[in-house]
Amino acid sequence: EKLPNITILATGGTIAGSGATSTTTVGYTAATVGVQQLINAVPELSKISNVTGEQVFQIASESMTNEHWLTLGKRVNTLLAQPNVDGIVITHGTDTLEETAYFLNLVVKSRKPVVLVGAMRPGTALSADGPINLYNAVLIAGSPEAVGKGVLVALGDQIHGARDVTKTNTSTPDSFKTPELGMLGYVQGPKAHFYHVSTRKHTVETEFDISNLSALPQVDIVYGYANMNPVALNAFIAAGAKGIVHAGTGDGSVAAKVKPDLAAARKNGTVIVRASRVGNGIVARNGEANDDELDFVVSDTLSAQKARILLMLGLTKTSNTKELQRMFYMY
Ligand SMILES: NC(=O)CC[C@H](N)C(=O)O
Repeated sequence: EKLPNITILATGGTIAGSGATSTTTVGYTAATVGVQQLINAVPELSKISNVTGEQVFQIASESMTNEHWLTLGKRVNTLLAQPNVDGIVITHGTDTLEETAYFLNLVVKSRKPVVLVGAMRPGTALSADGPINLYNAVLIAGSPEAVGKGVLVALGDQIHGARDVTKTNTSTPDSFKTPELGMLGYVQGPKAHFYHVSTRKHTVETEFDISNLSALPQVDIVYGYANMNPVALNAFIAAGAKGIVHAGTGDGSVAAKVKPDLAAARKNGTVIVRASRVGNGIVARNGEANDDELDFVVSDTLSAQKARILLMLGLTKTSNTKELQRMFYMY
């Protein structure tokens, strides 16, 4: 039987991290180990695939930028266009893994599997989770069942969809979850078992094309809280933000002290997306604000950090708020 050809693109993170002792699970250094060493640590990979490693970046994922995303997205598209590449695994720090996954979910132009994988413990720790997570990710990337399901995330023997997965715990190994909307499946056997698919459009079904982009429009996030003031919002706008995601309290509510400045920002051309800091549930149009009158867009169920990504990509196509709202209900 012919084994699938999987390319592992390494970007850093804890999965490539090392600590001083086997009990060092905090205070270790992320992004120290190279891709070939990650592959060598899991000789079982050669039984399920022909793996090739490529070091794309070597960073902690909190330092991921729009430019990193464009570089990574273009590399993924180039590789997947080659007939001798069957799937891609991306090793990544966990702090922004869900953001990179959602970005790729919107810009990858292939039905071939793309699987992001990280670890909550560095490779030097007792019960390091990186090697089994990497094995699972390669297994998923080589599975016919994973084709056409959008960008996937593999941690803790689970398969998650890029749109809805999130890091839910600062440090425990079971941190990655898809609360409420549900993960897609498990790895067991060893085999990828799928039970759910996302109904939202992704990859080849999207209208986004990064092949000629060298930058993305500036979009920033302002966080809602009691006693909130508009200082951060106005600073982002003064710094040139083309879009603002308001991570509102509760159901996406906006403080009375902030609403006039948000409305003024929209009048001056900045696109405003109302999201919620809660992380679950729908932000309803014309619910906590009269979005029709204020010409705001709502995030639907997207977290603020993922709404930022969709708004950036949306703004590469249009600044029409009706069109942007359509995208938030589509992707
Ligand atoms: N568990 C992790 O991967 C976190 C390490 C680091 N902060 C990162 O996101 O790259």
